[in-house]
Amino acid sequence: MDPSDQKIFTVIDYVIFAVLLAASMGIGLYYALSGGRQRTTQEFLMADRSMGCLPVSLSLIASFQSAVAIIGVPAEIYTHGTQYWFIGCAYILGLLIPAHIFIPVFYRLRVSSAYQYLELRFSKAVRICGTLTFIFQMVIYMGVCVYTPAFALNAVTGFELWGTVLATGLVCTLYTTLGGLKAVIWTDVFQTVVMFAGQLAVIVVGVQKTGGVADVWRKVWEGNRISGLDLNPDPTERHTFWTLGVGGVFLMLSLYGVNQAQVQRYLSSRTEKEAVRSCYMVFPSLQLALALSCVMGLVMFARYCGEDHSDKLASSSRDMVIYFVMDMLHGLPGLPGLFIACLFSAALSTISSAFNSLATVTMEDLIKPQYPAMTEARATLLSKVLAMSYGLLCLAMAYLTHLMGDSVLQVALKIFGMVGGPILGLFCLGMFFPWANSIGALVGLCVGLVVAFWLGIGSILTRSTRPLPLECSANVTIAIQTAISLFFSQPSGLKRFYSLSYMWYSGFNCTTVILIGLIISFLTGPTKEEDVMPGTLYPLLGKLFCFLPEHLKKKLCCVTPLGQTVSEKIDLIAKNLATVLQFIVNTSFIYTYLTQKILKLITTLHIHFKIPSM
Ligand SMILES: O=C(O)CCCC[C@@H]1SC[C@@H]2NC(=O)N[C@@H]21
Ligand code: NA
Repeated sequence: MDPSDQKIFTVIDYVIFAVLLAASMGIGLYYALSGGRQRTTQEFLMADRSMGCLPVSLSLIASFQSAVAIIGVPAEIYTHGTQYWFIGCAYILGLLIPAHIFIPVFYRLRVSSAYQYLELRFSKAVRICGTLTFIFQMVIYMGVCVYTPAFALNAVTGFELWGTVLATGLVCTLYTTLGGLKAVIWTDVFQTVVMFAGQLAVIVVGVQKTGGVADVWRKVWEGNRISGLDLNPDPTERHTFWTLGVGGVFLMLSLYGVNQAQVQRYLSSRTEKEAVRSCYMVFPSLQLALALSCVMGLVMFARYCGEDHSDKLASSSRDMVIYFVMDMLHGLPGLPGLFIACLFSAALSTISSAFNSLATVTMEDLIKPQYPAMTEARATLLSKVLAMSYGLLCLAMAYLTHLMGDSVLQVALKIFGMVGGPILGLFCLGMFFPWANSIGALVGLCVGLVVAFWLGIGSILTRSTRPLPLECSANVTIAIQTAISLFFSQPSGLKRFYSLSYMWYSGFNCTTVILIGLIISFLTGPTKEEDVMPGTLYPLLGKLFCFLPEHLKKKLCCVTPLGQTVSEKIDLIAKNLATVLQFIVNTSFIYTYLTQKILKLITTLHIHFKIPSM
């Protein structure tokens, strides 16, 4: 079946796609004309801090589940097997730590933007650098998100490319500009439902057309697509339990812990408990989203294993997914339209969240501090102009994506690792290390970004991933191929550095920022605990070493734990367990060596520079 010539989209499909755009516009208009009619920045940017945990939790998922995951994850499973599914293990600590560490700190400081924290803890310069880094990350990411669905559809179904990009961009800009955060959250809720429905439809029809569950399972099992638990500790191995389950935690923390798009949703909750609960509620839906996209990849493999499609449209694995969907759904009027709606719901919900968070930080972190006397009306108007201009900028970024590599999932995750990782490091430096000062934070961030881009660009230039063969039944070629690749692919020195798995970028860059930040802080005079703004520290070290006697703890982490009742005590113990587990897993594999180095350096610094004990 060659979808480009056959008529796939019936009138019903176009109607469904149009209904999706119209519904999103309707929600946007509703919030533009109801409530406070978006007249204050508190309402436009913070939804009046009145949101419940259900809409917030669905909106949290929608923010970083875009067409990139809908298309990229099935392509990943199709070419490399289900190893990627282990990223689900990272969701446990990747949501527990934001819920119990980052949300309380941000919520109690009553900030509107995550980067205000950086000024309270460090200085205005650190806040501006953090904001600019975030803007850089989200603008590129938005470009990938707008581009992916439009290009994939155009390549397979001839769906008008730039018309779609324009339609998506404009509709999204309009309802975000008109309805503010309330509209963005409620359209996210609607779009997440459409997203799940579209994926489910493809899976149900796909299994049925491939001969049923038993057949699908047999083919994927024999086709070597069900990956076992790969405990290989080699950090250059692309996907293992460690790179996904542990490296993935840092990726999750950079998104669900300190990314403005998510922090804004936590802060829009009516109480801190609601915010923490919404973070917990993300877990099951995120696992469902991951499962749906992985199963879709398995069904796709079962359908095409053994057949060679390189000749047809599917020049790349990205187009393969759309080709598979249209192959399954054509002839079922309405379902292709539902999947298009699913694709664009995933894209719209991410782009609108990005617009709104970009407008918020530009307003709160870059403009308001320069013009404190600005009236509320002008500030709100300016926020809307900003949302519009970011919309247009993102269309330009979409074109840039045209030039990026094939696997959009890898491109998106690399952006998060290269830019989100250092930002995560900056916040960890501020929250967990009382000694860190502004100079250390600034130098740490800059060095972290330079190393991140050196690593990221170096890896793109020397990259070669080996997809698994498409045979339906396991045979000897896989064993031979693996043996050969093991023998040849032991790179050394700089090449080994470039071949670090991209799933370790977040963790590696976060650690670089923390290490450099601490070293510079010690060299330029560490901050005293009493000089730090109360509420900006989280006594992580105090909790981690909670088994130490009191006087040692005071000396080491010099932060007195908060007064607490029995229930809070129990809550704290649960938290300690989570943080201690995370600490053990992390350090035992990668950072034990580095931690020893830091402690040795600190003691030598004390001896040589007679720094008073902290
Ligand atoms: O889908 C995207 O736009 C980006 C790719 C997924 C980003 C990460 S992967 C782990 C976490 N789970 C998600 O659904 N999104 C984030
Ligand atoms: Na989305």
